[in-house]
Amino acid sequence: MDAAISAAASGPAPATDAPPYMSVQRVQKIYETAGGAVEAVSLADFSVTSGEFVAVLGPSGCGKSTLMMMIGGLETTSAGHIRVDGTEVTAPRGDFGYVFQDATLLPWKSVLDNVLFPIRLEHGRTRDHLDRARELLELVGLWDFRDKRPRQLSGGMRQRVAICRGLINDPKLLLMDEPFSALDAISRDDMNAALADLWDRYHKTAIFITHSIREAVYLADRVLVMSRRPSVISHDVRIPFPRPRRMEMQETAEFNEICGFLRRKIEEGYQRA
Ligand SMILES: Nc1ncnc2c1ncn2[C@@H]1O[C@H](COP(=O)(O)OP(=O)(O)OP(=O)(O)O)[C@@H](O)[C@H]1O
Repeated sequence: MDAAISAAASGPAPATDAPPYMSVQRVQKIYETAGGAVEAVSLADFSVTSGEFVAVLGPSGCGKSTLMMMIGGLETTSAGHIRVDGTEVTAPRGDFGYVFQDATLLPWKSVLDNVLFPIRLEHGRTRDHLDRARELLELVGLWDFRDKRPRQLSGGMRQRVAICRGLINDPKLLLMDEPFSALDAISRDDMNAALADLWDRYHKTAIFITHSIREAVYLADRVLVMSRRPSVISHDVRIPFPRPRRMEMQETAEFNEICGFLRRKIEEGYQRA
């Protein structure tokens, strides 16, 4: 069975003449700490085409967040190059959207003002983006909550606001680091469905870190598996399901076979260390 999935789904996206939208070329990260050097990422080497949704799975501590921070320009690389849209990434960029595990909303601002906050920082005034904020909040079912403060919302609602904030500047690249890990299973399913809907509408290039194999397979076009440290990208698996994605597909044999395949590859990554 593994061989069949490997043949059908493994391997990078088919080559095209177009240059990749994002390339991560032989990237390494070593943190210098008081206790010595920590090699957080040994070798990451992959590319992403425009509009692709790429999920990253791997054991805890294998360097997923470090890889994400380097792609987002929030952390330097020790070796290698990261280019997005033809430019080397050296600092956080206005054409990126960021969504992290904790929604980190500003508690004194309303839902609407939190969504508009990146625009206020960049442009000062937010008038021109009100329609987009409304469209995003309506899509995730929160327009009626626009005047509430974050403390008046559930964790799932706060993450929806954070995703709207990540999309408000119409970013070319959306970076999401375990955005739903603090949610209960039902809220998480809801969030996955909401994100899949947003995807069908906006079709952004995305990097999505998660510990949930099912979430990765449900949402992504490709899943990268990182091995335990010293970590490399050990597998690059294409997810063959058409869009729009529907929750029911999680009950199909094919979905569960791919999840099982990925689980075994992650386990192999654990053992290799
Ligand atoms: N700023 C830092 N300074 C020193 N070491 C760090 C720093 N950030 C991360 N590390 C170390 O780098 C390694 C990779 O950490 P990272 O958070 O990237 O892994 P992860 O795969 O995202 O983990 P998790 O799945 O648990 O969130 C770990 O050993 C971690 O302790």
